Amino acid sequence: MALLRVDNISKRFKDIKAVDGISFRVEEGEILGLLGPNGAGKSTTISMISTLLVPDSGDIFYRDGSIVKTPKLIKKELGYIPQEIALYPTLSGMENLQFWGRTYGLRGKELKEKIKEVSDIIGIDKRLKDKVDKYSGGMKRRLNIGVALLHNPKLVIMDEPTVGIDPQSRKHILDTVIELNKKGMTVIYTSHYMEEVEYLCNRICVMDNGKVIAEGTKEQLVDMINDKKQVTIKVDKVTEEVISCLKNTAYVDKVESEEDAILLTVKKHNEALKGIIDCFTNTPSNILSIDVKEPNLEAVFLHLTGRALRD
Ligand SMILES: Nc1ncnc2c1ncn2[C@@H]1O[C@H](COP(=O)(O)OP(=O)(O)OP(=O)(O)O)[C@@H](O)[C@H]1O
Repeated sequence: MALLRVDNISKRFKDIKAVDGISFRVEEGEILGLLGPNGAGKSTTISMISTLLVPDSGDIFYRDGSIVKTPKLIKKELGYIPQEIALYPTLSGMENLQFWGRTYGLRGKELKEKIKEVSDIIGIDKRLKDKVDKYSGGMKRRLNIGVALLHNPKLVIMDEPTVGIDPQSRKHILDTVIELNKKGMTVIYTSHYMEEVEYLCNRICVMDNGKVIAEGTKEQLVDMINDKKQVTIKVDKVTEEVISCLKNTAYVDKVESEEDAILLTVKKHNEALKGIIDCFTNTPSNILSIDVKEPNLEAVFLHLTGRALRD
């Protein structure tokens, strides 16, 4: 039995179909990644799993019970870490943990021990006496994670926990996810950073425009485009002429351009390279470098949608 089963859920906000009939399962003990660009529907999906939003249609089962009908089936076992910080800024880190711990019914020695355990995990024990409004963005995120762990959840859901924070806190959060998972927690981790999802997750659902467009292990997803390579061409200038030439070049499958780079998904790159370089002759666009890589999740996303997975 899957720990969680999302069955054909949809959610609309006026004329925006934020989530459009998606289904997936989360097995006990795994880290499942929801990967997709901004606006793909990740937050809306996990808000429905966290019972903060009710799906317009479809159902969600936790240990085979419908949490759309009976939200309390999941509530006690769920640690939900939203993107927005839910802390009291004028209280210290310790006071925040005490406050939230009490709302979970923890008292006395049990509360103290749990706070100690959680602050060891999030690694900010030395700053717990300071007021939260003196914390860096990364420390607030870490405390926010600590708050969600106080009641020993079985399933932890994190909504883009590393957006806009310093590299040190980011690394700490990624390590924390792995530690929590080793302790037996099941994790749903949403991100638009493919390297985080590649690093952390056993399985990945790739989302775009409210749909799950692919699902599998990293290896299974990359196998979808195994015979292809990702070619990144840095240029001083991108022109329409070059883009249109590349689109018509043999073995070039997908073309995506940025301000100073062109990303290609290419079938037989050895044979394709000459044609690719030829596109730049007699144009004002000059090649600064060419990089050929094995496909990764970024390339999978490009292959599936024709767009890059970016901010
Ligand atoms: N409360 C709301 N009211 C109206 N539209 C909403 C609301 N919440 C989300 N949306 C819209 O639904 C779509 C999906 O948003 P959602 O936040 O689920 O995406 P996301 O993948 O989590 O992206 P992000 O990383 O930017 O949060 C977007 O077009 C968004 O603007």
